[in-house]
Amino acid sequence: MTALIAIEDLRFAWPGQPELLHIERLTLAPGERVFIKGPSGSGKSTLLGLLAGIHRARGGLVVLGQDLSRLSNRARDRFRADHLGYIFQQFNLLPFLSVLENVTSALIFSPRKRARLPALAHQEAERLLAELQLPTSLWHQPVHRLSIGQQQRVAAARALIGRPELVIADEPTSALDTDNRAAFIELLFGECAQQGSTLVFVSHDPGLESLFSRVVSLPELNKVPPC
Ligand SMILES: Nc1ncnc2c1ncn2[C@@H]1O[C@H](COP(=O)(O)OP(=O)(O)OP(=O)(O)O)[C@@H](O)[C@H]1O
Repeated sequence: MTALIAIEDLRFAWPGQPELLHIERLTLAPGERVFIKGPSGSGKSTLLGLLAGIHRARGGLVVLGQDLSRLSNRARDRFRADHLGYIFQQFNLLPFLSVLENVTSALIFSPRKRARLPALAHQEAERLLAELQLPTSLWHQPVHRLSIGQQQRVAAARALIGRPELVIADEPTSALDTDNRAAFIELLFGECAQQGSTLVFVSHDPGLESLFSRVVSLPELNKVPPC
């Protein structure tokens, strides 16, 4: 089976800084769920940004058969819109658009995601929001009026709509209470399994690790050894 993500000798450093990431080899198959952990500052969010083509690696990273380092910025934007769903740590929602508009905004730049919808866009958005237990009274509200935990669920619905092959989640449960966390994880796993999506999930929550088929641990680089 073709790998969904193939990493070989991936190295990355921010300008003027020492090397942050060096991953010798990592291969993820379609449908795999991987949990990425590591101390604060070890480069977890940076790695997610590389996988999504937000940051550019010099080589060593192939996603869905595409060497992202060879794509122009525009082509990487297109690739991300068509094949990825991303739950950002800070959500990146559009504050004055409604909840439903935020969820369907993921479809605007991707005819491919629109073609993969099993129903009308607003119906699919409503289904996802209902699964995530977001009250219907909020669906037409501007998103800035929602609590942080509610906004996190809107961000998840936006990432899942259109059945992307790769779903990336950066600490997506940090603002959720126990009940909503369980509903969220259930929906995320259920949707990813149904559509065969690979899930790359960063979290500091050790209670979630056992739910994943793979765990990748990033070392704390440049750590000063104890005297
Ligand atoms: N855009 C950027 N430009 C320069 N340096 C950056 C940039 N983004 C992150 N860094 C640096 O890269 C390092 C790793 O940051 P990153 O956010 O990837 O870590 P992390 O493991 O996700 O941390 P946390 O668990 O605290 O979210 C940090 O030292 C950070 O300052």
